[in-house]
Amino acid sequence: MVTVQATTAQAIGHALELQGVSRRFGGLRAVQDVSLSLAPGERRAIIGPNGAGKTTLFNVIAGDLRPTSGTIRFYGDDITHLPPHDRVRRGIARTYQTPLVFPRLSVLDNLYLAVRGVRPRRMSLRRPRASDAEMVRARQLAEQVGLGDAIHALAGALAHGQQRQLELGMALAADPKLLLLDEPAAGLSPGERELLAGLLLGLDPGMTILLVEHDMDVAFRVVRQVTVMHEGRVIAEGTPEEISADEVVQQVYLGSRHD
Ligand SMILES: Nc1ncnc2c1ncn2[C@@H]1O[C@H](COP(=O)(O)OP(=O)(O)OP(=O)(O)O)[C@@H](O)[C@H]1O
Repeated sequence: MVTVQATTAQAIGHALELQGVSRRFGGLRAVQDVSLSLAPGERRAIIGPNGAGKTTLFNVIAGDLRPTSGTIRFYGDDITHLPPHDRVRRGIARTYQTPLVFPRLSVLDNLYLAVRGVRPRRMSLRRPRASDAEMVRARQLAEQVGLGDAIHALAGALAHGQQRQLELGMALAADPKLLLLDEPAAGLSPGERELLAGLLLGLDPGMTILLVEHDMDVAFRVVRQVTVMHEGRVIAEGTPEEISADEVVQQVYLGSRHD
């Protein structure tokens, strides 16, 4: 029995494992032969200059794009060809560069729907009561992402930073094992970035987080590992301190940004 457990633990040692993942758009190699692995609970950022292939790789991991070649494993299972909703069911949640919320619904209703969406039950025509377990969970999520005082506000009327908080809450409704964040700090004010970094640092330490981010301040505060991409390839991996001190990364990243 001990042997079986040990073997299983070894086999599923990585929360996420990419082997030789590539994605072409016609003749353009947007992602080239990328291999990386995340341990359970690891927090990692993918950074790189414009056009490096970060978003393409992110979409391949989320299942919104098919890789041209390569393998993606999630806790040991090959998910390379699974559609996005099957990945969600397995515990992968994602956010988008532009927050995806229902603008005409309240914060609470958005969260409630997210909770219902991930725990489908038989359909009911009655109005949900605030005591329903899903509604209680929705309120908890609102508190968790700092929107406890805004539950009745329309999502479309929220400030951009609050919409990001709401989208984070909606992603958390799935109790994901892997949270994929697509430029979570994009368009946020310094104060909103601070708030976001605090929220991300406060998440369950067992949750694996992979984020694509331009904002080094937020990314380097929240993650322990950084993967740097350039022209579709991984050119460096290391801690934020190692990456900050890497001259090649500085040249490639900063040089490209000033093109
Ligand atoms: N759907 C698509 N069709 C054709 N080319 C694409 C498509 N999506 C991305 N590309 C190209 O693939 C390359 C990588 O783009 P990608 O958006 O993944 O880079 P990125 O690192 O996320 O850049 P940014 O930081 O600017 O968002 C770019 O040359 C881009 O023009």
